[in-house]
Amino acid sequence: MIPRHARAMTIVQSLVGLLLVLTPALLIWQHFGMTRVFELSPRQSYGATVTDDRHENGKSVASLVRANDALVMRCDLRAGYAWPFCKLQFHLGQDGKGVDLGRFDSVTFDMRYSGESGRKIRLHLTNFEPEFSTVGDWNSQRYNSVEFDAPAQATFTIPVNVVRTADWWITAHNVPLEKTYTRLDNVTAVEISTGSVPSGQSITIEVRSIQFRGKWISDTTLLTWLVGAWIGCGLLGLSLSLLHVRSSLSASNARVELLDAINKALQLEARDLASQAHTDPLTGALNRQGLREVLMKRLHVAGHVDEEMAVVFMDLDHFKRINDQHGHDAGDEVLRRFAAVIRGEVRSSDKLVRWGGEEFLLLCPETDVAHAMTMLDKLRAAFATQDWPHGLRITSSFGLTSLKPEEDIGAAIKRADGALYRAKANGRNRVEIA
Ligand SMILES: Nc1nc2c(ncn2[C@@H]2O[C@H](COP(=O)(O)OP(=O)(O)OP(=O)(O)O)[C@@H](O)[C@H]2O)c(=O)[nH]1
Repeated sequence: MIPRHARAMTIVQSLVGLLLVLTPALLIWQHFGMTRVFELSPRQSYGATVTDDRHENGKSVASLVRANDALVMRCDLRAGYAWPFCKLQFHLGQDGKGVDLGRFDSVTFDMRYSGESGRKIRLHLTNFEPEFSTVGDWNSQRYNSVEFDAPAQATFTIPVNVVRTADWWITAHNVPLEKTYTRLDNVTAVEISTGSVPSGQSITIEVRSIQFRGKWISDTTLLTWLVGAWIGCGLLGLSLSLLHVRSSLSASNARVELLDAINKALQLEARDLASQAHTDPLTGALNRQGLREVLMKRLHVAGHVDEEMAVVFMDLDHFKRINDQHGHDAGDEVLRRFAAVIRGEVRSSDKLVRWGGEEFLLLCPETDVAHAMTMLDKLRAAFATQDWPHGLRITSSFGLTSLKPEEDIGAAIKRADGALYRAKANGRNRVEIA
């Protein structure tokens, strides 16, 4: 099964791949295409009319001829009004509802101009804004305009941003400075007007089409989207990588913890095995290997102990009878309790060793013979009061000697063994000192 983070990473990689393809494709498309056009011509339904300066007490006369593929305005421009004019109007909306032309970048004209002197045209875009405009009052609409020389060729283009709000309109409506910008989001009329040319002449303006052109998505918007998408992808990839690092870290921590636990278990097991190798399984006393270990720690290389130590050899009395009369299991239980009683009476620094069968060796460091005798008397008393299996009475014989500093331990054990022999010979349940 594919891990979750690997699947997420694959998705991010696919997204990056998609963006790698989409980014240049969208930029090229935006640059060369993605164009939207709003056209004014005899072919569409926006009503076209002409008007002149006669309602301003002027004398110019405009007339409109509709041909199949053109609207022809004929203007007899006469002196009378201060700024004589004729104009061709396209009505884009009524009751304050117009068309948003602010999304277009340029205007392409297909028109012919003919006049006797001067070649100037004005483009007006009236924008209805409730803050300043009232329905029915033409002059209340923001008057955006530009005048330019009519080119000789029929088709030409001007940028939309050359159109400016007319000063007279700003003054007439006391427009605050911060609102004097060109606004074209609700254009109710597009007008082609005669420019500032001498009066007393006939002018013909033949309009085939006026096209407002723009991009469906502006380059700034597209770039913002693309940069946003790339940053999003990068952040997604980064967070996934961090998550991956975190999860691998916790997985490796878990592995380390598991190994640690196994290690500890193995150490415990090794310690158990080591202590098993040094301990008699029946009584828990040290075995001879255990004794060797203890001595190794205490002896010099030469085999001497540098302190006085009591060495006691002990042997249960008539132990064979117990086995014979009550069975081997009862004998085992007696041995177990025998060792337990001794351990309960001696110091923790004293070492009890099962020498073999029912023979035990007790090493009591820093103990002289007198103190050892006292300790063995206590021990014999404890045996006497102990609750033994089958109501038995258990006694032991002891051979005691003192290991002098620098003395060989083997010799001391031999001496204690001899003393034990004497204790047995002298009637058992007693201590003999060598
Ligand atoms: N149940 C049991 N018996 C053991 C064990 N090791 C040795 N024995 C027995 O202990 C007995 C020792 O007998 P003996 O050496 O004759 O000594 P004893 O009967 O104690 O007589 P004395 O030492 O002279 O008092 C033998 O019968 C062994 O089989 C053991 O681990 N468990």
